[in-house]
Amino acid sequence: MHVLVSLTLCQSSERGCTGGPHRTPAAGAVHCGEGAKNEDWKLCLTRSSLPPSQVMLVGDSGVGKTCLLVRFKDGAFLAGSFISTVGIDFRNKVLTVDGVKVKLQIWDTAGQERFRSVTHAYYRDAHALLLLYDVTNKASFDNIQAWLTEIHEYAQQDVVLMLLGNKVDSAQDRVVKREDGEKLAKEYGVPFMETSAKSGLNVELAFTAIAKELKHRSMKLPNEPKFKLHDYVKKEVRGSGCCRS
Ligand SMILES: Nc1nc2c(ncn2[C@@H]2O[C@H](COP(=O)(O)OP(=O)(O)OP(=O)(O)O)[C@@H](O)[C@H]2O)c(=O)[nH]1
Repeated sequence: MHVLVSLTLCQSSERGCTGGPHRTPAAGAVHCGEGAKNEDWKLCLTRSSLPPSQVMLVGDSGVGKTCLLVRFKDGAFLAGSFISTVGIDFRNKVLTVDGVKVKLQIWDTAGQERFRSVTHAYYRDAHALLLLYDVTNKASFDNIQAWLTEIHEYAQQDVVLMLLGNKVDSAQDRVVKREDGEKLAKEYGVPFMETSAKSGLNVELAFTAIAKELKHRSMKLPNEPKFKLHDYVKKEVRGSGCCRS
């Protein structure tokens, strides 16, 4: 990902901005340069944005990738007959993370085997991957290892990866326990949460966590502590009081 350097951050439109990171700020101005206080940086970053980041949704057909994206983008649930994605589709959404606009270009891939070669072509350019299984479908969970093998083969080594167990609203049909998802995620060292595109549970959180990680990777405020995606997800999921079944 390209890094937007501080030089472009402090525009003349900014309140009291002196226009460059190394210039001496005028009285009462916001100083955006080296040694600037976090508060000043935050003001300068408010109207800044990062170049778009590509986030890819992957997992077996029917696990709910399209529904998760529609829930996140439009706040709605696509009920009714299931229409499989053909090839690849994408939507954009801008999130504001710590005052910085993070543009996500989200690719919804087809889970069907016959489109796998199309999906492979997109892995290389993905900054983040959300890997889904369906908690009511054991096969989709068992296939996660195969998906991870594919990800390791085709995606960038430092790609941000998160495992999601979707459809937790279907409590009676659940066949994959939360603990099993947690165990698998731990084994592979990836953050994990359960979601529901139907109820909206943790959908915003999943994308926000990814956006935060991407933002922190490309732009770090001076004196800002390192962002730890695992810890953030654990804390936020616990805080949401979800996922106990
Ligand atoms: N109960 C419940 N059903 C869901 C949820 N998410 C998706 N579904 C249903 O699962 C089916 C498949 O959803 P999609 O989002 O189309 O699945 P997909 O992973 O995009 O499938 P492909 O495009 O074939 O890869 C649809 O009938 C959805 O209504 C959920 O969170 N809860």
